[in-house]
Amino acid sequence: MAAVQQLLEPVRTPARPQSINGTAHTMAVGMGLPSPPATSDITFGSSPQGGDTRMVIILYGQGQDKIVAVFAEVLGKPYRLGGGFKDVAPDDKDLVVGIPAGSANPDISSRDRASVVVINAHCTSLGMPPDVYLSAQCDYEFLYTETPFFRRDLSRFISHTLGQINHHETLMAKPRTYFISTTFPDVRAALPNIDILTVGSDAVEIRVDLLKEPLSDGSFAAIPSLSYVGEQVMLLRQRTELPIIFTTRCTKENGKFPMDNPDLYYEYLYRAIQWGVEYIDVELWLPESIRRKLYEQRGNSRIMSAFHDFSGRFKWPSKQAESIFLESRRYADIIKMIAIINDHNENFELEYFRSKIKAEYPDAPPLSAVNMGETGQFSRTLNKFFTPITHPLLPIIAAPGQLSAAEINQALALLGQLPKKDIYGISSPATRSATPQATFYEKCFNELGLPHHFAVVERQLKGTGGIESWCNQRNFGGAYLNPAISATSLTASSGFFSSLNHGAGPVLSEAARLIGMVDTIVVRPNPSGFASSAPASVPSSPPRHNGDSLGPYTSTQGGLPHNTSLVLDNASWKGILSTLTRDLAPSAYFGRAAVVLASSSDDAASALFALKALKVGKVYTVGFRTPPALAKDLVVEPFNSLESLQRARMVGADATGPGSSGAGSPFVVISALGPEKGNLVGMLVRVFGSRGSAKTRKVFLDLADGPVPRRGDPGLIAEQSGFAVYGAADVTAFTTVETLRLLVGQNVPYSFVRLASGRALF
Ligand SMILES: O=C1C[C@@](O)(C(=O)O)C[C@@H](O)[C@@H]1O
Repeated sequence: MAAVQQLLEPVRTPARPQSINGTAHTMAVGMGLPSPPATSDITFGSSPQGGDTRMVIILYGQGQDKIVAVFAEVLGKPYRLGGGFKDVAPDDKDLVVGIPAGSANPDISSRDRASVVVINAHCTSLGMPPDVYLSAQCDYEFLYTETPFFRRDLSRFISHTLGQINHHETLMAKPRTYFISTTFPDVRAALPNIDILTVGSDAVEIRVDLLKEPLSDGSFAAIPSLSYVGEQVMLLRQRTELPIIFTTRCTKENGKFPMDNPDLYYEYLYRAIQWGVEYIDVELWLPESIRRKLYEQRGNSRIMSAFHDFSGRFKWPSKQAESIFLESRRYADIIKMIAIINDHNENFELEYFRSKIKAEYPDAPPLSAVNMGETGQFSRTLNKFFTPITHPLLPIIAAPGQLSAAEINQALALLGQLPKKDIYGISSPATRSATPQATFYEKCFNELGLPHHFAVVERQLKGTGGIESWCNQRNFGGAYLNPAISATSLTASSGFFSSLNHGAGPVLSEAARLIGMVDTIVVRPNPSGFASSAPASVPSSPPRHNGDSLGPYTSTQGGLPHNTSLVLDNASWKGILSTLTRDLAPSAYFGRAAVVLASSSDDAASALFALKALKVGKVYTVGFRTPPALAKDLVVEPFNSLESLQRARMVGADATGPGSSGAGSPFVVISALGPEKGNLVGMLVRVFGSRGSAKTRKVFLDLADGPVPRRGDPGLIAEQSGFAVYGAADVTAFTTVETLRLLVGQNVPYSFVRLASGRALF
């Protein structure tokens, strides 16, 4: 009881956990770059969806029944093993049902497709390709290796195929997107460098036609077999979190795939949909029947219609160009048109085509159009949607004239389209760790070819003093705040912030508004040009710079330009969401109970928001009062006695629900309490740990853990009590990914953040 009582006592606010405050993010939007997603895009819109609710049937190979349990755990459902399709009853609706692949053949084709979704799970480590008939008949096919087993890959595969996450929506909201065209004959060669290769990319293209499958006689297959291609896709997906683009480029369009049998394209491209590949490149020359079929059968994958002209006679201002566009859009989610040109002016003709198409067909799918060759390189800097890029570490470029992300950014900077900005990490004396963060951001900017300058600066411990003096600068490009600061105090105590938007104050993203805490300040172009009405002066004495020097600013440098505005945002919740869904599909959280421990609502708010996005059931709280805005649509119950704790523990204890550990008792515990409250956190995870024969691991996220686990750490206790444990470093890295997206509009993979920031993560 003492421990619970302790909960109820007013607690002194400890330093905010590094992780939740977004320890190390920052950057700013290049003013000439299109703005990052508008505030209205930063909503639950691209957050987890309910998705496909059909019963999930897993076909498994001999001795591989374990995979059924893993699928069930990732989805957060109970499972059972059945003998065949005939055994499956309507009562199994909410289960994952495993059927041995060997018994599936007779009935798989006559299954009720409206009520069941069939996934052929095939382990490639056993050396045999999947059964050809089952591969063709199933809805999806999951290829995996037994050791190492990449749980992340399964979670991503299932979240995508069942429609619980939507990569495309997220990418559509970005102002600029790039995809890297990998050209390796064997993706294994790319894997050691995949983190660095994909910095700045939003998707990775696998050029299937360039893969070279070695044969036993030392030669290579004319066309890589489906089983070889499947394994290559699996290997790539195990190592990158980026969406994959599956391309079988034909011989006429600079590829190696033969054109004599269009059905072969269907076979490969449809299989890629079954493998859960996010983007399928479908060439426009293919018969309409094939394009239509692929479009209709695409599930949650997206079709990129592709047209290339190498003749040198293609003209953008022509009826032909328009009719190609119109034909492409019939069966496409993205339209790609690429041509060889002869004259630099044709780049401008392409831009005219782009704007004409946009004006005349506003509802058409987005257009990715560039010109090839050196003459066409300029167009690669102007295309904003799905620009194909290369990287110096690739063996060859995929098309003449391709540029890297760094080259494109450097070109934009030279052309005045990406002016140099000053980006700040605003820390407080309590969270000072300037040098490593500065190094990390410099590394990122360098890798991305961005001209910006980053500096860690220190604000006063109390109040918002000093922040406005960094923001109200001509070259201000954005900032992260660590610790985060309350949105109300930021605006209330600052004449600058409250004067923005003609006195309406700065724009708040939905997340920042509901969470109430700001950890990112984003600069956006403001077309109306009157965003900032603040005087172009520095309101207080020049702030102290921490280690890194930008030089003192004075009012002569001018204030925030009038054609820009500031958006106050929160990136931490996304970091928490990504951490929670790294090894589990969102559905694993739907409707399940959670516990959040924190010593103030400020510390808990990002976690609560993430849990809300994950549609959890009840949230038990410890140590803080949930703000009304956040409590809306959440069922919140504060723990205020041992009895309430005991009740929560017993809810659904007799259920045969997920993991048989009581579906109602808390499934996820998130703590933002510092080490001084470690005993309490440890006690709670012990209380809520999986009991008896529980098959499912619950989730524990410690937002305040240290880099090295100590004796009695809640994380260690949680591990012993059957939890999968995540910590501050995971959240910080995912939050950094989000902050970079918000501030510079560029994607830096999680794995790169982990790698480039060192083990201790800043
Ligand atoms: O379609 C494209 C674009 C591309 O051809 C280019 O020009 O960069 C490169 C190809 O790999 C990709 O599939």
